Amino acid sequence: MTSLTALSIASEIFPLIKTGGLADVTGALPTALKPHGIAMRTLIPGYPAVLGGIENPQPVHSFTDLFGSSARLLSARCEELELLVLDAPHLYVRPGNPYVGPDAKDWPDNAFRFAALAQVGARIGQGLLPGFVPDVLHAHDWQAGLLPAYLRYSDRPGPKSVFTIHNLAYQGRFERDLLAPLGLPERAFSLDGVEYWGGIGFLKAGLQLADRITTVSPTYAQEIQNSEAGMGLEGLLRLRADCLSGILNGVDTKVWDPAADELITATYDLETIGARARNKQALQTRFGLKTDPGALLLGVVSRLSWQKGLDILLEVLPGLLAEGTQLALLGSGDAPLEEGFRAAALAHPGQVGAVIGYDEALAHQIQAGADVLLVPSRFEPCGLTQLCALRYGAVPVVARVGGLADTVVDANQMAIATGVATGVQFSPVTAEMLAAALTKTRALYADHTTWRNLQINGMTTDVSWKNPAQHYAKLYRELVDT
Ligand SMILES: Nc1ncnc2c1ncn2[C@@H]1O[C@H](COP(=O)(O)OP(=O)(O)O[C@H]2O[C@H](CO)[C@@H](O)[C@H](O)[C@H]2O)[C@@H](O)[C@H]1O
Repeated sequence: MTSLTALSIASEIFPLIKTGGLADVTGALPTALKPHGIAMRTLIPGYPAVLGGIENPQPVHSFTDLFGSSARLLSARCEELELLVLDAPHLYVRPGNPYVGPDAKDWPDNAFRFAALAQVGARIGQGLLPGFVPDVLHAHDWQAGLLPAYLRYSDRPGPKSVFTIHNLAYQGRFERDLLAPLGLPERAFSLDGVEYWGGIGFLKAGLQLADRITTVSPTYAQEIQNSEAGMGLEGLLRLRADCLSGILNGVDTKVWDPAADELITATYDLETIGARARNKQALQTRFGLKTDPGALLLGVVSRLSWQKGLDILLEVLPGLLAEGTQLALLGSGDAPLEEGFRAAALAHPGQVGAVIGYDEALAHQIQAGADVLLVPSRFEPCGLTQLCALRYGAVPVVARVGGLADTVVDANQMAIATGVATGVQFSPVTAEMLAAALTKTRALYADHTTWRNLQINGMTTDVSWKNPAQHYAKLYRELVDT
């Protein structure tokens, strides 16, 4: 096995900076690739949380003018991760989250903030750092989408690139006038370049110009070639179907391990699964729910956005409550959804609990204590919470879309009979079908043996990075060999 070096380019990485699943993936992939002889470093923006969390930063390059001011590249570590941090205070040192300011509006200079990331990634590929010339560049989501464009419209040779779609809904489209300020030549503004609906499309550029495109499940890779899920990019994705593949995500099984999780009340494994009852009780107490061991307790851990379909959960809530079901929801995002769940919790104390915010520990406690983990997404490239749920014995009830369809085995009669069922799927994503799926779930829950089998099947499913890492390693090797 020959060893390879790779540079991953992303706007988030766990545990330093995370707004969603992207960070989990970029944080886990480098370690998962090591056994395959791939040494991966990650280029990330020097947000305050990153600069404050890295170990042993060493300057390895200086830029006199990176889109408006000087900047440095720092080599650093964070636990097992090898990082290159783009220390550009004029672009990244500000309050708020990576993409929006405290007023919840996009930072007005986002085009430059993320073009800088992509451009520096491309330049590292072209030999900016003599001691580290990666064999492959792996760019993630729209924030790194211009990377293949910077490679393509440059005179210098560079390595092959992979572009991964974690979410097609965020496309990074900016005005045409920015072409020259972004350092792109006029010829880049074409249908087979960065042009997108009359502007510059960062995601589109990645999809158009990368050597290979991946997304995070085989089903999503198919879905996005059709108008329903393609979000305007289906034509391009169909044209590039030969270069497009779906590789399922995994979860970090050290971070998500019910047998050794320090964030939960009682640890457990397959033999001691009964101990989940203590976690359920603790969760009910934490959310102000009636501590009834027999009540079906639904858990949700999610960004609150249209994608996640949780407005539909609000619609079916009255029916669920009439049946005695409980809900513990952790999430943050769109104001109307936050308000809806807050109001539901106020109106139904003891039966509905909502924590609006971001809380890593509570996410673990929900996985360990809820009977069901509900994911009613309208679209879902892969989804990570249902993978954690499988590992923790919380039975996933999911929409049959994208990676949810690929990772949960629906408890239909055949799957139950053959002992492979792990959860419940429903389709289409409507209030009626969600209500029907939860009625079916209640019936399964009432049958102790069947329910325990669902939990055990889930807990023995391999949700680790082992398989996905093999696929990425193979992909990188193919690229290097071509
Ligand atoms: N309030 C909260 N408190 C604590 N933790 C919270 C939280 N809200 C969410 N999380 C955590 O954030 C992560 C969310 O990841 P997901 O993959 O489920 O969705 P997301 O849409 O962000 O990711 C996108 O990218 C990933 C990665 O490829 C794809 O799996 C997915 O389909 C795609 O939409 C999980 O680790 C979850 O536990």
